[in-house]
Amino acid sequence: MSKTAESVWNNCLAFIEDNITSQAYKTWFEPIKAVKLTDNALSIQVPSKFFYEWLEEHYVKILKVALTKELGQTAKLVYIIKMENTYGNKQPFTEKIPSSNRSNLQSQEVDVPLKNKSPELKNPFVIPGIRNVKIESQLNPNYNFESFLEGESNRLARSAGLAVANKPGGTSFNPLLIFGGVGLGKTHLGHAIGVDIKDKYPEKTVLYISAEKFTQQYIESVKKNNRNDFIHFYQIIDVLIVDDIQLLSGKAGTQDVFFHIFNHLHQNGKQVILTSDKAPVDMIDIEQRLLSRFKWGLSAELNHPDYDTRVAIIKNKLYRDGVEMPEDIVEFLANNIKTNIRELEGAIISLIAHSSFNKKEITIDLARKIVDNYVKHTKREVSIDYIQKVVSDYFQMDVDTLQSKTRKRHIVQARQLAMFFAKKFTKASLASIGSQIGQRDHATVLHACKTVDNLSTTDKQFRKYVEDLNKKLTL
Ligand SMILES: Nc1ncnc2c1ncn2[C@@H]1O[C@H](COP(=O)(O)OP(=O)(O)OP(=O)(O)O)[C@@H](O)[C@H]1O
Repeated sequence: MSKTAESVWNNCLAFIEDNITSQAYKTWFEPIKAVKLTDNALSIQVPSKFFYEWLEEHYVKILKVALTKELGQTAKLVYIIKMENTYGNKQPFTEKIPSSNRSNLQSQEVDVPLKNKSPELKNPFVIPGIRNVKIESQLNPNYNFESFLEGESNRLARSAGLAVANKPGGTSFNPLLIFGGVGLGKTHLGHAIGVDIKDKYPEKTVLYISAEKFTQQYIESVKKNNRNDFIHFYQIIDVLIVDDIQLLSGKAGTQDVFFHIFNHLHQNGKQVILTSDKAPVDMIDIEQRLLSRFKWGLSAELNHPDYDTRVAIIKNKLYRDGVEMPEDIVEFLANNIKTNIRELEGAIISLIAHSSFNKKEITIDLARKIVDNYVKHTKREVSIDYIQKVVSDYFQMDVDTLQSKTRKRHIVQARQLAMFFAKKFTKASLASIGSQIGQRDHATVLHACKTVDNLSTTDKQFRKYVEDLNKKLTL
């Protein structure tokens, strides 16, 4: 029987499968398609350029052995890269690349020029029509390490940030993922790392961007049909800092494009720094392949600052603003605003403003009034027990029923709502929410959150439940 591309490739695959781990086989070989066989040259189609680079880097030897077994010493391997095309009607196009000489497999010329590749790199930060290849780092110099006070709550993240700034791309903290609750300094620390790198390595291209802006730029590039330019632009950055990466949740296109950029940068020893308001394990609607990359480096948490750090932050702020404040007021503020540094700073600013506009001394009474305002407006931490109680009362059942194993629809829905609100209003992980609401696992909670999201958009009655409960829990 004569050989076909498929039969040759299937034999190669059988050999490769026996010689590498099943995970690697699944990831790197299952997506490949054999396309044609001519003159002892087997063409295989791979999903992306990154994929091709990875195969060449890691599996070229085994590919060579497998192919030589099938086609003899003169075997050639040609990669056909399916370029994901921009949105719209154009046909996907391909780029053919011969396997490298490193493999001693014989190579052939690249025969398809990249039609869509423009000769000039497009900078998505630049307004169309204005040519500017200089990349502004978008860093805020006031957010530096000096102004980021160290405490127990941020020691790991701050030290990792310093290590990364000393050797960008050269530590195992790549990516460095900084995560923590609202107003705890994620953005500040992200900038500080970038600012420090710029001081130490002025030649490096550093770019800070919020995930929101990144998404807008990506959408814009799709509209303008220059998605590849967008990708190429980000691939030349040495240090990429992306703030609030959890905002990519549910945005499949942006996640895909970020995946390619991330892989390219990581592969080339470039540094990636990400911030998020949750740990990777608690991110919802982010593709598994991205989540697993987020976990490659170090995930460092910013916790609530302890009392001493809060006092130090207040004093530092007062010192920088040239304001004096009695010690008992500093202590009062530190004792009463504990979970959000932005609010702590806001209270200080209000206090100073009130006292200077009204020409009043800063007194403990004034401080109390202002803190009352702040604390009232602060989202109250609710416990999972409290959420279960509110949800059960609302549906007129007891907490044991809500937690029971029954599949009765109204009970399942109540349980799912409790899980959804526990995710929304507490910092507990999915696993811990599951174990507190009827001994369920992490996947069940994830499913519950998605179901509630879906039902609230499709079912009017259900949306009312969500709104009512939301009100009760935020009173
Ligand atoms: N360790 C610290 N030392 C001094 N100031 C700090 C520290 N941590 C945070 N801040 C200040 O607290 C404010 C809030 O910080 P930042 O904006 O970085 O928080 P965030 O975690 O990114 O918040 P969000 O979740 O809203 O994005 C900033 O003004 C920042 O300078």
